[in-house]
This record gives sequence, structure tokens and C-alpha cells, in this order.
Amino acid sequence: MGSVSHAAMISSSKLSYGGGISYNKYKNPQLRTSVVSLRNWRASSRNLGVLAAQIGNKEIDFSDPDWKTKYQRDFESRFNIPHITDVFPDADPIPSTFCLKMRTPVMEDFAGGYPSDEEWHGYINNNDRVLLKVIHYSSPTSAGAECIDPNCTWVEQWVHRAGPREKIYFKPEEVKAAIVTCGGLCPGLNDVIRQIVITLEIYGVKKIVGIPFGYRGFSDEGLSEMPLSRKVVQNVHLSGGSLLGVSRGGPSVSDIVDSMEERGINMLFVLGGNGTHAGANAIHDECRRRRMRVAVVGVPKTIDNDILMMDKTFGFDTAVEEAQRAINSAYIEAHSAYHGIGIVKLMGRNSGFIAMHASLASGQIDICLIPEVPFHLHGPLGVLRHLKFLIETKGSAVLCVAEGAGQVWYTTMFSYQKPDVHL
Ligand SMILES: Nc1ncnc2c1ncn2[C@@H]1O[C@H](COP(=O)(O)OP(=O)(O)OP(=O)(O)O)[C@@H](O)[C@H]1O
Ligand SMILES: O=P(O)(O)OC[C@H]1O[C@](O)(CO)[C@@H](O)[C@@H]1O
Repeated sequence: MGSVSHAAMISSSKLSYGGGISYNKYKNPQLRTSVVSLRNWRASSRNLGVLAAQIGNKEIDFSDPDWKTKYQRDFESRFNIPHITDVFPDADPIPSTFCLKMRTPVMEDFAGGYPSDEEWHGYINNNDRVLLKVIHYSSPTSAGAECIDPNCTWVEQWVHRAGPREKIYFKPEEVKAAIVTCGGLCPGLNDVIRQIVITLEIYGVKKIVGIPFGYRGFSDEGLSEMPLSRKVVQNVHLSGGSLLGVSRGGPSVSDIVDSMEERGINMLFVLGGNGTHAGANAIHDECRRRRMRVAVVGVPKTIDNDILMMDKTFGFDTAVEEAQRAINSAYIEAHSAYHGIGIVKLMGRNSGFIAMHASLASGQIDICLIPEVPFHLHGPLGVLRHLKFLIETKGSAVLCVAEGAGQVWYTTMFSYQKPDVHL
């Protein structure tokens, strides 16, 4: 959780003026477009030798010797995090009030003696970048290869490195920070709230509030903001849900920003999914339009772990762990019954990470079906044939099915159309 809150704090010092939301998910339409079109291109390029591809909204012309540089520049601009000085060029930086000096250095790391405080500040330079993909894809036939051009040459993709910055643009004593959780619940929400509060306090921020029940808390009468402090959040990570409550729907963006202005909120942390971040982006745009010095920080919430650029999203581990309990029960049921078949359906409408990780971790699953991988039900390579084989050989079987797996079969059964599945 530390890293999540850290990312948030970076955003507030680095993004400062709410400079956009560094949140991109597979579900994000723009990203999805690029993924889909990339896939389409791969399929067609093999057959037709196509020399151009559509990435995002841009057409790439591979005959241009500079295509790679242009691609990289385009990537950089799409994932760029605006800085407060982009909007307020005269914004004055102050030395960070975030203090890393309380961390105890390990002896072996500092054989020549401990560095002085000045030397060992632990801040991250704004120019630091992290390489997004570490595999140097060179063969289009390799499993998992994602080639961009016909020759499958290496294209680097760099993103900003997270961490506290040496200079910040908000004086802690002038900050009123608000945290809001929207959409559905996800394990870990309270951990994130807690860590944001604790980190803000480390920076020296005293005014921290929670907005109750999502964006509604900005408008609904009778919902008052909740003062937050280390004392209030100390043990909240021990229980699930959201201390602040969640909701869908709510006031217009303009009403939200009016409310923020009235309350004097100049730092807003939004925890939520796609909709929440669309809202956060709109709030940022509106603040920017009104030239309000407000930082809007998005903390992506998805139990599915389907966000590009993140190793793991909060809540995913818990989901995988809990899923294994269901799998274990299904396994016991299936193995205790004559020719028993256990089916565990797990979350994941568009992504199979939970199902896949839970299946692998449990070691009790015979067949795992996920949305990303099409499959046949019937025929020699079909799931049913394999299931029959398992029953005949093992006597029982357990399947793990992600919610969105095989939707084509569902559609087919109800529309009576022949599925168009290519394996
Ligand atoms: N385009 C948008 N502009 C402004 N606000 C939005 C937009 N889309 C959604 N919201 C607001 O964001 C909040 C949460 O959205 P939503 O209910 O879609 O959940 P979510 O963030 O996608 O989370 P989950 O993944 O759990 O569904 C709602 O209060 C909704 O009004
Ligand atoms: O039924 P709903 O509320 O649309 O949510 C289902 C989706 O949300 C998730 O549970 C979480 O993103 C997905 O696994 C699932 O596909």
C-alpha cells in the first residue's frame, strides 16, 4: 500500500495542478482502441504484408525511417503527466517537506559510512523514467510477442518513475486535502485511504477530510465531510469496504467543483474505476478552466489487475487468495462425488488475471477459461471433450471460469448464430 499512497503523493507534488490522471486501463477506450487495432493489424499484416498500422488515433507509416522516434514521442505525449508549471509557469517550488531521514540505513549498503542527510535524501528526479516492457521482442512467433511493425523491431516505452520529489508546489499548511471513493467496493480501499492520510501528515498537511459516499458527498444535504487523521485511520485497514462509503451517480462536475471551491479543497484524491477517473478528469478540466490551483490525483481501483503500467492493483491479491478458498471447496465437492465436476466462476468480465492466478496458485484446477483466450466447446479440441477425458482418467474435474470467458457461446446460444471463433 505504501507505493500506492506514494504514487498519489508524487502526483500531488509532480502533477500538482491536478495535471491530469495518470490512469490507463485496458478498459480505457483509447487504450482499448490501440490494443484492438494492434491485434487487428497483427492478424492482417501477416497475411497481407501491410506496411502501416493504426496505434491509438495515429496512423504509423513504417516506410518513414523516423517512425520509431515518432512512435516513441507519441507514446510519451499520451502518457505524459502535466506539471503545475505547465499551467502556472510562475508557480514557486519549495523544498519538499516529505522526510525520508527517519528511515534507518542498512550497514552493508554504506560500507564507507552513512551518507550525510544532504547526500541521502531519497528523492526522485523528474527526469527519471522506467522501461515499461523489459522483454526485447524479436520474434513475432514467440508467445506473448507484441510486435508493432512488420519486422518486429524493438520499440521502447518509458513512463515516469514514481517517488517523492525534491521540490513541491503546495505549502502543507495551505492544503486542504479530500479523499473520495466511488464506484463499487474493492479490497484495500481502507488501506489506501489510511496510507494517503498518513503520508499527507508526514508532509505536514493538517486539514484532511473524507467525502462520504462518492461524488454524492459533494452535493447531498445531510452528508458532511469526515475529518481524517492518523488517529482516525489507524486501524481501518483491518476491515473491508470503504470507511467513507461509495456510490454511483451524483452531482454534475460543475457542482462538484463549486463545492470544492466553497470548502477550500485544493487537493483531491479520487479512488475508483473508469467512471470515477472520467469524473476526475472532468473535475481537473473544470478546475483548470477556472484557473483554480487544485491537484486532482487518481488512484486506480480495479480488482481485476487490468491496468497497463502497474505491477499489481490493490485488492487483486486478496481476490486471488479468497478465490482459492472457493476453489478448494469445489475441489473437495468434486472429488467426493462420483464423476464430480466442480465449477468456480470468478470475477473478470474482460480480464482473466484473477481466474488464472487463483488457478495456478491453488494447483487444483483442471481447466481455466478466461476472456482473453477463445475456446471451442465441442469437437476434438473442445473443452467438453477434455472434460470427458478428465472424468474418465481422473474421475473428477474442477473448472475455473472467469466471468467474461466464452461470451461468444453465450451470445450464440441465445441468438442461434454460428460463432465466429478463430483458434
Ligand atoms: N464521464 C464522466 N464524467 C463525470 N463523472 C463520471 C463520468 N463517468 C462516471 N462518472 C461518475 O463517477 C462515479 C463512479 O462511476 P462508476 O459508477 O462508473 O464506477 P467506476 O469508477 O467505473 O467503478 P467500478 O469499476 O467499481 O464500476 C459516479 O459517481 C459517476 O457519476
Ligand atoms: O456487474 P458489474 O457491476 O458491471 O461488474 C462486473 C465487473 O466488475 C468487476 O467485478 C470488477 O472490475 C469485473 O471483474 C467484472 O467484470
